[in-house]
Amino acid sequence: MAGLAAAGNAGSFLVDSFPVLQYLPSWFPGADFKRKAADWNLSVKAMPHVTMKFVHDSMDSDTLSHSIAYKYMEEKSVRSPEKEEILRNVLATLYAAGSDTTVSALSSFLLAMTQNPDIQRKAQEAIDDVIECHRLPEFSDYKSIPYINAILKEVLRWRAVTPLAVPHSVSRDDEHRGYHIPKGSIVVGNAWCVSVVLLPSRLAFSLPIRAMLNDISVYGENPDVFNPDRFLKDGNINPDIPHPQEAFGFGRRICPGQEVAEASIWMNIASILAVFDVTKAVDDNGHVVEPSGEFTSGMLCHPVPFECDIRPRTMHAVSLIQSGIHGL
Ligand code: HEM
Repeated sequence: MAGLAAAGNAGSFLVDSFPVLQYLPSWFPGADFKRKAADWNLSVKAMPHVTMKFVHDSMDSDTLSHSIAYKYMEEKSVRSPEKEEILRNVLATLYAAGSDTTVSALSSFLLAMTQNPDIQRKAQEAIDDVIECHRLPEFSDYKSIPYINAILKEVLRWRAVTPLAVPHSVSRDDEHRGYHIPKGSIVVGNAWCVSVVLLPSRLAFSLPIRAMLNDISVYGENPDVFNPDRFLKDGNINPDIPHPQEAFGFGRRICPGQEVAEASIWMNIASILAVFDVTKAVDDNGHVVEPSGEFTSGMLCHPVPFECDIRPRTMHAVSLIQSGIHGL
């Protein structure tokens, strides 16, 4: 995952702009990109096997939970080496594409809650009104708690997980706003603030167009401020404010896991707020520890590690957490 984050952006390494460098031997001074690539390649090749081993080990210990792997393994009649190879690669792809991305969004959510106690309190009241503290949230509550849906949207908008998505290549000559884009150019969609970075003949330049997830004409003032209310009108989701779709990339290679991602992030947000209070940490001297609010850069952005305090809201919340764990 670290390799993906480091190498995923076009232009991260000089060889992206000067492909001839790929022919350097890996021992050549300055060719450490080749050694890094070889190292990351080992992990990429191992990933499908490690994932499949986990599936087989879970089957042996009778702990394989309901999942894509479970469904396939159950259907013994359709099993074949070829299908098992497909399953291996599908599982590895889903893991690679779906794990760190979802973790990043949830880390941003925890940061936002740490920094915005009023928003957290409002969200907890909205959840309590619906589930009356009797149970953990369920997907059937989705439409009944618009404020949680607004928090999910704002998490995706506020700090895009992959601000530059994945570089795309133009398959034929194209034109955009009078600019000729030759076949083979690398085009980078910038979800943060739309610009098109072109690498014709591998030389990059960027055309700023307009702010996207930070567009004040779409999402309102102060786009840097975490504010779920920008998605709401009269307590309901405002249909006039677009879903922060650009967080999931562009064109026909747009993220196919978007619905899974949003469902799992929604469930995490709702469940955490139903039973936990997230507050700023206090150090040994009794001083409140302020999170820096900074993010890492690269293809995949995470909040810089920060301290926070996560505690059950009540004793009843403790029993709900325990019943949730036992129900897994
Ligand atoms: C917050 C969570 C997620 C974010 C922000 C995200 C974002 C993205 C982005 C920006 C791309 C590149 C799209 C492009 O080329 O323009 C992508 C591709 C992809 N995502 Fe996600 N993703 C998330 C979660 C997931 C999950 C949970 C899965 C699977 C269950 C998944 C599976 C994939 C796959 C397979 C691709 C490659 C698609 C292709 O190249 O054709 N993603 N994602």
